[in-house]
Amino acid sequence: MDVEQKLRELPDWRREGDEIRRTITAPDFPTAIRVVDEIAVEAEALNHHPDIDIRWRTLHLALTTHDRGGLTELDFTLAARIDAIAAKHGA
Ligand SMILES: C[C@H](O)[C@H](O)[C@H]1CNC2=NC(N)=NC(=O)C2=N1
Repeated sequence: MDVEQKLRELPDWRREGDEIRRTITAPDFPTAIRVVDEIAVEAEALNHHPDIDIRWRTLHLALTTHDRGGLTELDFTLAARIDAIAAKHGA
């Protein structure tokens, strides 16, 4: 997998070591929690779970595949789904 190419397709994500990270700022706290709730549905569907740090209406997300010791397609699949959820909520 070409990580650099994947990152070009997901400009809101940046690589930090073995992870990709993005920050989402929602319009308000309840919306931020709804975004987390919808991410949880996708995470369960993929059996792939982000680290999520909730700070009022700002979410810090990190993805990696611990099982494989680094980034895999699953990280980028979930990242794209997270982007769609964020966009839907104006975040
Ligand atoms: C046993 C279970 O399949 C694993 O723990 C899964 C669950 N969700 C996961 N999520 C993420 N982000 N990385 C993993 O390696 C991972 N592993």
